[in-house]
Amino acid sequence: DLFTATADLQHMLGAEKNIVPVINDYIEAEQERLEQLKKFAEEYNTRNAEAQEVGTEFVTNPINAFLLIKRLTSEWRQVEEMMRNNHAHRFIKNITVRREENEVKFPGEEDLSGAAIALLRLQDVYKLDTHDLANGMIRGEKVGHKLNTHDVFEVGRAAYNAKDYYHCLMWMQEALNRLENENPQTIEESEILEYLAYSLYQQGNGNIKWYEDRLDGKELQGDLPPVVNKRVEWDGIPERDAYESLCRGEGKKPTPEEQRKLYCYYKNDRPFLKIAPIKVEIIRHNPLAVLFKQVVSDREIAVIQDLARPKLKRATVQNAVTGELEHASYRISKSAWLKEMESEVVARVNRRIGDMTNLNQETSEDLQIANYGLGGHYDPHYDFARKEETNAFKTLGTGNRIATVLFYMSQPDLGGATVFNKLGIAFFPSVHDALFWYNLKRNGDGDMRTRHAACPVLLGVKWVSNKWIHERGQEFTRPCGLDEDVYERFVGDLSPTHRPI
Ligand SMILES: O=C(O)CCC(=O)C(=O)O
Ligand SMILES: [Fe+2]
Repeated sequence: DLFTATADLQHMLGAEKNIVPVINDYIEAEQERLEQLKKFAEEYNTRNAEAQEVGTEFVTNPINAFLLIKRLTSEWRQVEEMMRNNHAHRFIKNITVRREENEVKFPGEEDLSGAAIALLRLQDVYKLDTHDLANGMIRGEKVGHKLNTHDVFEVGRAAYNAKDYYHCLMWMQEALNRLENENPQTIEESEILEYLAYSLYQQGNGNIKWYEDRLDGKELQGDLPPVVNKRVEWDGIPERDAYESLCRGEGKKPTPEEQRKLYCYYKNDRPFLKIAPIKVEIIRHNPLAVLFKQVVSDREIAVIQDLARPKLKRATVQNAVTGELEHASYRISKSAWLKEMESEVVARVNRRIGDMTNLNQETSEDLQIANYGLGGHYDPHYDFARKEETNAFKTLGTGNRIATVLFYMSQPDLGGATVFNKLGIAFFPSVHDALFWYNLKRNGDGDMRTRHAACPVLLGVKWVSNKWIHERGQEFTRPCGLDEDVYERFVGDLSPTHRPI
């Protein structure tokens, strides 16, 4: 699956470029072959014309009779041979071999449907109109090519195959509208109508007959009756609408009262920070969320991306029951883990995380790098393991994930916000910065308010890097207490409080 990371999609452009000379070489070879066939035709023509001129006498001559028969037997076999000797096979084989030699990844059916489904996800989350999207328009701007009817049909078909009749209906309807003005047409109307009729039926419409009549070429009785097309529920996740509106940037803005309590400060409470303090921006209180400003450089980002690129694998999620890792459509990105030993840059970033958070890094997980692909996202989740997830992090033996640091290593052009579903806030990635929050309360319980998600990337590229910091080793850096209601006023607050800030 190549659609799950933009890094792979960029690679694919190279593969597409390689196709051009192969097609051109093939055309050349074919042209030569057709030229030869043409010569044969001409020869047949001249000889036949000569014979016709002589008249029936011509074949009474044994030599001429022999030659005529030869032209229609052995020579004709040659022509047949030449007609059949199409070079396609050789060229197709050639390109496959070359692809394997260079390890060029080529997309398959699942990439095509994955890319189509990604479009549908973006359409829902960002409220994009089918017609605009099919015209290459996003938010009123032309960002890509116009789709032809076949392209539009293909998106609808992917929806259909995913049993998503809601989107199938929208896209097939668009295909039908598009077909009317298309010349030459890229698909048969009947194909579209069949999908339309079935998804109409699935969506509970009584007007299939209209389409069936049209399919049968009958005279149509008036316009299409209004169509019912309800979006299906998001299985068991009722927070969908709120989540999507957060992604669109319609989240709560802090009140003036709250705004006044938000401030920036220089963090210099560690030896190294005396010479290079870190700028911290408090984004919200209780629970505390901060943004560390300008904590990773362009060069560090480039090195980390280069190290991660060859290791990127489709992200997995832990099954809550079995503890097994598996692929899931609710998390679409590719990720890689980087160990400290791999590069001085990784080691340096890890040291910096210690200085940023004041938390012991000995029990932290390796640095995770993630690259989101087409419509890449991560549905609402907690970073910590819930009580029922008894198998999570067991093998690590370092306890639960006490805190998360999320570096933004690129800035998507549109979309891709990190949103906190319960808190109703969204952060749009700002490159070089890192978001930080505590996942656990002081008494070790998971803080349910930290539920968060990565919104689908609408335009551009999203790279992030996570550091998950664990409980063990934090006895002095974030001592536990019985009180679950206390909150930190700043990063590394050793005497958290109840008192309003
Ligand atoms: O990419 C983001 O904005 C959030 C990622 C995240 O929550 C995770 O990887 O656990
Ligand atoms: Fe997360």
